[in-house]
Amino acid sequence: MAMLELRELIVDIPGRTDGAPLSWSAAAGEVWGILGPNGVGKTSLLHTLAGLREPRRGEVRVGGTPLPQLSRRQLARRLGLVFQEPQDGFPATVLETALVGRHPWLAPWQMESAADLARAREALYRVDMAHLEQRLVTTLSGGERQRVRLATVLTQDPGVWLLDEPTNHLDLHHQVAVMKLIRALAGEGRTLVMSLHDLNLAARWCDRVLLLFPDGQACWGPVREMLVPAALENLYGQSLRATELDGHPVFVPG
Ligand SMILES: Nc1ncnc2c1ncn2[C@@H]1O[C@H](COP(=O)(O)OP(=O)(O)OP(=O)(O)O)[C@@H](O)[C@H]1O
Repeated sequence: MAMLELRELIVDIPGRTDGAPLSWSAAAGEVWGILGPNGVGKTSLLHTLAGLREPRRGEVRVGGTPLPQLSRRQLARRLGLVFQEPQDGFPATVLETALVGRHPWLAPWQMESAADLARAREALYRVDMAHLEQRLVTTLSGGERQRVRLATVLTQDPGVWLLDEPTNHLDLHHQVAVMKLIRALAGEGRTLVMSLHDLNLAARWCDRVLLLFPDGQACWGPVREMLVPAALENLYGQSLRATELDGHPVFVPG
């Protein structure tokens, strides 16, 4: 079954004419990469998928239900967001921030239980942030904040994850750790859709990619078929050289 589905969707990008309507879906267990040049609309598409911005036309369905029919709480149980946020957040600790992920599952009057706390701690451990649980988020580095965002959604435990450049700010080791985590979540049956700029991360870790072109066209399919130099040179307006390593394509600028 499609966990996330677009029907004839046109993303509302101010001042831009309609591109081709997008009808696309992602199933349980799939990792999708959204690729395209700066300003093409990757973040706008993710925000539309998340219900944070109205589409110009068409419909988004999560777990088969159209977005407008889901309450915020129902949506938060199904959909988790790892998006870039402004720097000056709420002055909460790392652990308190991860615990926010349990809120969609608690009644308004209900305190977090020991089980909720254990979940949040487990999530922080999975992103290598357990040692900083008492630190204020406002004091963290960019990469540490990014890992706390991931931990909060791990604590939330939705079926569908939307991630905007999840490896942003992360060093090489933590980039790989996060991609492994994403693969593990897909292995447990979740659906993960992320925007990415790094072709090699997409080639190594995604099952499928959605390519967004500046002329408003889009195409999608398995990594093997889509990530070929001719398509990517056209996408980015940049010549590329490709080779293969351990069965995965690798690209360097030509
Ligand atoms: N609220 C807004 N008002 C006006 N223009 C906007 C608004 N939000 C986004 N845009 C424009 O819409 C276009 C798409 O932006 P978006 O952030 O979705 O692109 P992107 O593909 O994620 O880019 P990048 O790779 O640089 O992160 C850009 O030209 C951007 O300037």
